[in-house]
Parts: sequence; structure tokens; C-alpha cells
Amino acid sequence: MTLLRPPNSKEAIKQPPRFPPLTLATPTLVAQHTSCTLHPSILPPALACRIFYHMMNESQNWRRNRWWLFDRVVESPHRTSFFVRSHSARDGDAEHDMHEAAKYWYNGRETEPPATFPPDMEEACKLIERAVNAEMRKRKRLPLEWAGEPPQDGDEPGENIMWRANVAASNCYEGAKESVGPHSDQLTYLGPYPTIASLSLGTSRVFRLREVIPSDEKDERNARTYNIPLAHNSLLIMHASTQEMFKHSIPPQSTIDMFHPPFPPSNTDNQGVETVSSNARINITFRFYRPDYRAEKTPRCKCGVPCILRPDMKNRYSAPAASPGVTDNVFGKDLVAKYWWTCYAGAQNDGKGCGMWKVMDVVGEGRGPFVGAVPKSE
Ligand SMILES: O=C(O)CCC(=O)C(=O)O
Ligand SMILES: [Fe+2]
Repeated sequence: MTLLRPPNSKEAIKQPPRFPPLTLATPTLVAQHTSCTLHPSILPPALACRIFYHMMNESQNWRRNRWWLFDRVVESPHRTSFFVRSHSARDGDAEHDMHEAAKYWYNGRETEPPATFPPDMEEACKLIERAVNAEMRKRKRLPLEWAGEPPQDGDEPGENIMWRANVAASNCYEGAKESVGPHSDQLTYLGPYPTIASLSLGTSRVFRLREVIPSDEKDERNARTYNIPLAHNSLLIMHASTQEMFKHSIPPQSTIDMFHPPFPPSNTDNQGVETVSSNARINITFRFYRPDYRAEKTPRCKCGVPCILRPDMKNRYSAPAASPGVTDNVFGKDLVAKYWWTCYAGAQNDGKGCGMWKVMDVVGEGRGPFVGAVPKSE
């Protein structure tokens, strides 16, 4: 009789294997499995500690992001703020652009002009910039990355600068339950294949990367999840293609270790002051807003609001419609070649936008210079 039993449908369709989440606790493991690099101790310890205290104080005034999701307002489960590097906003146009960009950090909400980097953050930024450029020099660059610029005053002579942080976004997570959900960062001002340098201060938290599997590989493999513990004074560099191939998050945890700062609040004025342990994590992501993606050049939708730029993570191999001259072998199998500009008005406007979307056309929009040859439009 068993021969007549219908086949178990689960058995009939062969499912690709599922893998459990993998913890990547060393720089070698992070580099092996992801498009990121981990630099466990990036700043001089006293500087890292000063920035931690400064940001903890400031964070009392940071706010929770709020936006419309379908028919309800949601609020981010952590506080956030946005900074501009002072010399990046030196002329009026650039200042206006950076203010627009800050608005979009807050999901399109009106905001005061952003604060500039405090002196300690500026010092840290210079060290981080050096580490990022050194790391980028070791890596194969991708065609749509920004081509870089010749050295300016203060740079090492003869070194092409590929990445120059001009803004920073900060987050404060207090306690084990504050978090940020899975997302990839909007590319509106970063452009394709951005590099983002993420500094962690305070208590250690898990940074989670989850692969996004392209639609045509769904039957072949399952997405893998990687957990990277980010300790105080570590730098995680999300290299080009991280935003295109992974979603990242800081998940809530059931417990966390308290952070015991190695220095008291001020190592000059408050000699002998006790350090106070903390359950908070400060994250600062240093970002390079590309000159060819400045706010003035962002397409607007029918609502009259600047669009947002997102990669087409699920259809990575489709021919880049807007770039007919580009062939698969230029982009490689694992690369996203298509990006969408979409209406963003709904995030603030009772959830109602115009639904506009269009494919990014790097040639028509006059973007670049790129690392790869700029594809010709037909
Ligand atoms: O806190 C972190 O490490 C991640 C923050 C983040 O993903 C973001 O600000 O976009
Ligand atoms: Fe992010």
C-alpha cells in the first residue's frame, strides 16, 4: 500500500540547503565571507574614549527617525544625528546641498542645518580616511565606483584619493533592545557601490549582514546570515557592493556586556574621576557624498520631492537598460547593474507618494567620472 501513497510534496521539490548563521569574530573571517573589512582598534584609545563621552552627551538631543510605512507612522528604535565636515560646505551651493542631504537622513523631514564635525571627530576622520584609502588601494575597484581625484593640500603627494568622508551619520543604541532593522543604505547621495566606514564606540553589539539572493538563484541557494561582533574602537568598512548584495542590521539582543571606559570622562580636568560603565553603543558612519550625486542633481518625482536611489538587489544580472554599452563581463556576474530612482514623498506625506520610479541612466544624467569606462548610450 505504501507504494500508492502520493509523494511528499516537500520531498518532491529539492530545496537548496539552509545554513545556520555564522559568527565572524576575526578580521580574517569577515574578509573571507563578506565584502567588509574589520579593523579591531582604529583610533588612539584616549581619542576613542573622548568621542564616546562627547557623543553620549550630544545624543540626548538626537532624535528618533519617523516615517510612514503603508498606513502607519513608524519610529526608529534608536536615536540618530547627521554631521557635515566643515570644509565640505564651504560655498553656498555645497551648504544648501548638504542641508538637503541631511533632510533625507531624517526621511525627508524638515531639519535645522546639520552640525559640523566636532574637533575630535575631525581628528578621527583623518585617521579613518587614511585606513579606508589604504584598504581600497588593495582591492579591485568596480566600474561604477567614483574614479577619485588628485591629491589636495594636506594629502600625501602622489596618492589618488578614492574616498574622502564629507558627512557622518551617528546612532545611539541604549540598552540591549534598541536596534536598527535590516536595510541597505539609500544611495541617493552616495551613488553606486559606495564605501562606508562605520566606527563603533561603547558596548559591543552584533552587526548582522544577510545576503540578498537574486531572483534567478533562489532555487539554487539560500541567503546566509553573518553576525559580526563590533567592539569599542573597531572600524567596519563596508566596501563597494555591500549595499547591493547584503542587508545589514543591529538586532535587539537578550543581554549585552556593560562597557567600562578605559579613561575617565576628561583625562585632563577630572583627574581621579571614576569611570562609569555604560550599556550604550555609539555608531558613527563616515560617508562620502559624491560630487556627481549632489542634491542639486537628484531627479524629482511628480510630488516635486527629490527621489531616492536604490539598487535592484533581486535582479542583479539583468542587462543595464540605461547603459546599453555595458556588457555582462564588465559588471561581472555578482554585480548589480541596475538602480532605481523612486518617489520618496510617501515617507512623510501620510504614506502617499506618486509611485514614480525610473532606471538610473548614468550617461543621460551626466554622472561620473567612474572607475570603469563610461558606457555609451545608443
Ligand atoms: O549601528 C550600526 O552599526 C549600523 C547603522 C546603520 O546601518 C545606519 O546608520 O545606516
Ligand atoms: Fe545602514
